[in-house]
Amino acid sequence: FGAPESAHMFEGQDDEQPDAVCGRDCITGITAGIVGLNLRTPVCASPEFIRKIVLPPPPPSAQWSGPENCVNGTCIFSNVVQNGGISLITSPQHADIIKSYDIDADGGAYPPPFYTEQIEGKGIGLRANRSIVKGEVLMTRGATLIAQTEALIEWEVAVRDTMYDAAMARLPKGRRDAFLAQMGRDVHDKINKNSFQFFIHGAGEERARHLAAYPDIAKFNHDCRPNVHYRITDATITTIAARDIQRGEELAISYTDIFLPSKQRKERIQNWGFECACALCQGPKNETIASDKRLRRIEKLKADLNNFKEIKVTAETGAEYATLHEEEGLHAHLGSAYTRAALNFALFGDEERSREYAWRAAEELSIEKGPESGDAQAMRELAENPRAHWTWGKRRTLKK
Ligand SMILES: C[S@@+](CC[C@H](N)C(=O)[O-])C[C@H]1O[C@@H](n2cnc3c(N)ncnc32)[C@H](O)[C@@H]1O
Repeated sequence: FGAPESAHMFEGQDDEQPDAVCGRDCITGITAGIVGLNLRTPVCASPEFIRKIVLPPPPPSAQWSGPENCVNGTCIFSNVVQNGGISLITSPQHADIIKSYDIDADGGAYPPPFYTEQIEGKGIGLRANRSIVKGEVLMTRGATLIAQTEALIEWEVAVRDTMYDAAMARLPKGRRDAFLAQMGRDVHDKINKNSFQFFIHGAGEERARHLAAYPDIAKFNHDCRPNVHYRITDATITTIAARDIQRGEELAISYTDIFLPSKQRKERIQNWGFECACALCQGPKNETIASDKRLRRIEKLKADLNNFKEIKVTAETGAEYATLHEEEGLHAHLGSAYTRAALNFALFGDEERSREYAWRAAEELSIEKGPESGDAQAMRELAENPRAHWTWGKRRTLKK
């Protein structure tokens, strides 16, 4: 047994001669070797069975089920292999786009530079177990559940809950358990309290808004001055250290717009259903007042820097704008601050300072949006040759 021809035959070449001893329907030594079996005598099996064990399984992207359970054009789609299991509640058009995504399986720093623990006043959270360097990727995760927001809003509760049940039933047990372990009374409440909003472009903007569940990422608590930045690309979420982090610090992201003044931030957080217990919100009143003052100045300078009808700024205004971001601890937003500073120096024809801030912007944007992002690339181009940039000297000319 074990002639090479027999192995060849099992790879689907039906025109070959049957094996002399037990015909086509057997596994012999060589084929057994391919699939890791140690056989002395042939084992008879159907060609179907043999194909299944000899040929590699179809890729995860081919293993989608659905549309099922459709209600007004929104259906359930699921894949138990992709990313360890994912369910979608969306339209067939949006599902097709999600299916084309290269959803990343679990990744990030290993071993994880953090542990889970109860954090006073916040429930569970993540804490650094070693010092973490700015720019380190902490976790990448693919979504467990993606749901079209408009559908969830429009449906009656009973319909919505039936769809949730169907979506949950199609997840492998481990993925379902991780989803259900999130904070919240029921599936709807868990989605509300833990999901991330993102937009699926390419199937009309009207119903592009979706919510995605990433149970591991939902363990990050909120902080108004977060040390962790996140971005969602093609349904994969990436969390990155926004600054150097010391061992023992809590790792936190922001759930809301961190440029809002403290009162409005607190109101938004209350709409999420909790009182913010972050250091800034719980800190001394004078720090909140100083922070609000910086935020107002940032807003004013932003409007001035964006004003191209009249010149209300000097070459240094962009640098002041960036410094305020640093002082305010807006680490996850330094990319856009340095970008504005670099462009403003270019507008005033200051080559050296434009280069300096463009490099800083490129570095920050590589962290915030990814090294290959268009924004990071644009800043690298500006840094290489400010004089060739379309902004070069434009404000200087206007001033004259
Ligand atoms: C996405 S979960 C984060 C993980 C959560 N702490 C847990 O125990 O599962 C969001 C919930 O965590 C709590 N939380 C997050 N950030 C907080 C903060 N800054 N202050 C107080 N509670 C917070 C709130 O109860 C909020 O609804």
